Amino acid sequence: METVILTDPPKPPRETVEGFAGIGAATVGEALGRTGDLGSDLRPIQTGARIVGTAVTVLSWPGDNLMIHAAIEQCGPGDILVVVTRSPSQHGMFGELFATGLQHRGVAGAIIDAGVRDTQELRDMGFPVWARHINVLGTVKNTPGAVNVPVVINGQVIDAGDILVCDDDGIVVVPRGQADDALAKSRARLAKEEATRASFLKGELGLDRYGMRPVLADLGVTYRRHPEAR
Ligand SMILES: O=C([O-])CC(=O)C(=O)O
Ligand SMILES: [Mg+2]
Repeated sequence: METVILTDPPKPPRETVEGFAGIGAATVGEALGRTGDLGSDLRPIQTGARIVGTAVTVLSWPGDNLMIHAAIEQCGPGDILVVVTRSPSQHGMFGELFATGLQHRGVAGAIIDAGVRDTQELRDMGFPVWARHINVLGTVKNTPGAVNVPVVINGQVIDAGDILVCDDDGIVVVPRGQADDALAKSRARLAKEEATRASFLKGELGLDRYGMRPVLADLGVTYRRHPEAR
């Protein structure tokens, strides 16, 4: 691993990033063909937070948050900090002091593939965090790592400047090179969901709307009146 801090990574235009605001992570994930999600085991420590931003990535030694300190300086308005450790870590790598520094720089939130602590304070200060673990155990600050290099969470690559769509359901990564296409597809998916909602509100059934009755029949699923039906 190269121990490097990459500065000024490319980012999609701000309007493109902000275009994802108000579109749910699940909708974006569907629009991307059910790709890009970081899986179910990074959980929000709060409820009701919805943020969109560009990734500043950190690759840290487990139990050592030196590189998070280095990464703060690389963060600015609209960014989201993403911390990954070189091997699994349950340490409380991140807490309210880091969040205070990030919030001061206009950072939207943080994704920590390790442990976080000070969760009550993080919620009170309105700094949204998604994390794999919550843990009081502290860290040291003396092992090098990297900032703004590609990192991987649950098989999904996140590069610096990629767009992150985060809400109560989880996180979806939009690779920065696909941002415009992904936004168009996400808007189309949103419109489709709106049309489906309107149809369901009229009493229509998914079975008919999605043409699934013939599929059930093809699969040999039959109907029979319940033997105790009245
Ligand atoms: O300082 C640390 O090591 C992590 C933490 O608790 C904080 O950011 O408040
Ligand atoms: Mg703390």
